[in-house]
Amino acid sequence: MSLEFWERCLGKLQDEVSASQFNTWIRPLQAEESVSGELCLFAPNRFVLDWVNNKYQARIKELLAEFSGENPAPNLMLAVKQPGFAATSAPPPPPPVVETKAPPVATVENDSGYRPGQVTYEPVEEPISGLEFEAPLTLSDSDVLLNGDLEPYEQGQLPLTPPNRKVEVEGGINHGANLNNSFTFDNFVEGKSNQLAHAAALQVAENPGGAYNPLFIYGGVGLGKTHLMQAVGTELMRHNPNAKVVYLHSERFVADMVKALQLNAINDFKRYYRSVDALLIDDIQFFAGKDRTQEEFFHTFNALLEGGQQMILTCDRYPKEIQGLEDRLKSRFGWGLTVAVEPPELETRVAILMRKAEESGVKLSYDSAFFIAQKIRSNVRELEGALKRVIANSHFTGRAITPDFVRESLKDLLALQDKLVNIDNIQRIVAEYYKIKISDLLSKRRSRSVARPRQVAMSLAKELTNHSLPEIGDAFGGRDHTTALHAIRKIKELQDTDSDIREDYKQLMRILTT
Ligand SMILES: Nc1ncnc2c1ncn2[C@@H]1O[C@H](COP(=O)(O)OP(=O)(O)OP(=O)(O)O)[C@@H](O)[C@H]1O
Repeated sequence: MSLEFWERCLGKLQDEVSASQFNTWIRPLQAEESVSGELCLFAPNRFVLDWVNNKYQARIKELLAEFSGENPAPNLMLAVKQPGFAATSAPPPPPPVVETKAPPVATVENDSGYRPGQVTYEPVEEPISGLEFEAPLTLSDSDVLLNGDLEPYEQGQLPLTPPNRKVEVEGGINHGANLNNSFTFDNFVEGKSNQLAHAAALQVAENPGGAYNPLFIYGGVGLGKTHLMQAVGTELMRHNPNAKVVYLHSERFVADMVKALQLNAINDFKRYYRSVDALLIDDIQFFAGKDRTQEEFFHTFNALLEGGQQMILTCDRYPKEIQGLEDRLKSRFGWGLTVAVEPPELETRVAILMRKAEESGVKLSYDSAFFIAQKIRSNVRELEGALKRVIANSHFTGRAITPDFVRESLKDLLALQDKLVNIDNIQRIVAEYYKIKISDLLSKRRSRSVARPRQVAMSLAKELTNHSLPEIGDAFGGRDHTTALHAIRKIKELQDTDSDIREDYKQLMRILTT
């Protein structure tokens, strides 16, 4: 019965709040009825849970009371249930249940007292013997991964060449914030695909070391993870130029550790990393398979968490899916808040292009931006690359940027893209993904196990290629264009109502466009 009331609640809330609010906070809630008949709403993470508790819980209760005719309203439970990143991910752990009768969840837990504006860097005085390695100081080959592009170390120094700030630490370690000041919240374009990550990052910038520690941002390449992470760092530094905010790529952490071991300066290394106010580590997937590094990071992580110092980590996948990463780290990464960034949808791509053009002092018409956004769907980095090319061409030729000019400027790129994403490729990838044969996709078989992948493949063909409906129908075993149209409509509808299809479609788009 309570599920029925929830359905009616949903209808009402949809009318009352904006579409983006509804999609971000209300739609992700999964409703279930407990054995005793109470309504349980599961949020995908703590951030959504807190938000719903603070902003919507009272209204939901009012509506439940109204629809059930009971006053006070029937019992309502709100809890977190974290989904996996991919369709293949492991089942989530049992959700920690939060009683909604408690006052709205405060946004600060385990508050260390650290606030931007208050922190000044003090070298750590405490003896660090308690932080010594349990394991002997040896490196496995896998830990040594100095990339060609990392600068060679000065004798007696660890790397990190800070562009905007320096902190001297005894023992010759010379580090700094290493932040790129051009990544700010101001120039980050918010859209459905990154709304949650953006809101979470803002929250962390306002309240570092609070409830969302660590903040774990994951998603495909070039989608703004580094930008958001650095925007938090930049904001923390803006509030307090003395805050010790350290941004680094995970390879750098590994390199620092290796060097510290070689130079017998591991205590300085430990002291340094444990003395930061905020530690921002990019592309944490590079820790995979590096046991010694993971061991050290594990201790650093614990020390920072205990000290209430903020950590932000980015990764190209959901923590549980990082192969070669210790389970204890995987689980710790999920202790704070895990948020995804998705490839931006068309409108956001257009908005990003217009913003980037404006930043470059170039006037870009909506039509031209729309043309580029329609063609380049993979990620923002590619989008920026295409725009730069158009702008450079326009500078060289002195011609105005119009959709025709854009088509001409991006001719090679688009031809290459058409070659990579064509109906054959789509059929191959979809067949592999669903573990069926390509011939099944083209066959007359109508069983669900074949018909659904076929509909998904047709939708992808429509979205990713320039083929017409009759061409798409024809390519799938000589079907009619109305069949293709039906398939596309069906998948669009299912994406709103069926989370499996939504995930499958997203994954396939990712595979095909990156
Ligand atoms: N929403 C956005 N608004 C404005 N710029 C964006 C947005 N998303 C990404 N960008 C820009 O796209 C480029 C790539 O973003 P970024 O480096 O943050 O990606 P990433 O997700 O960290 O990728 P990778 O995993 O490859 O490191 C940057 O120049 C960034 O400023």
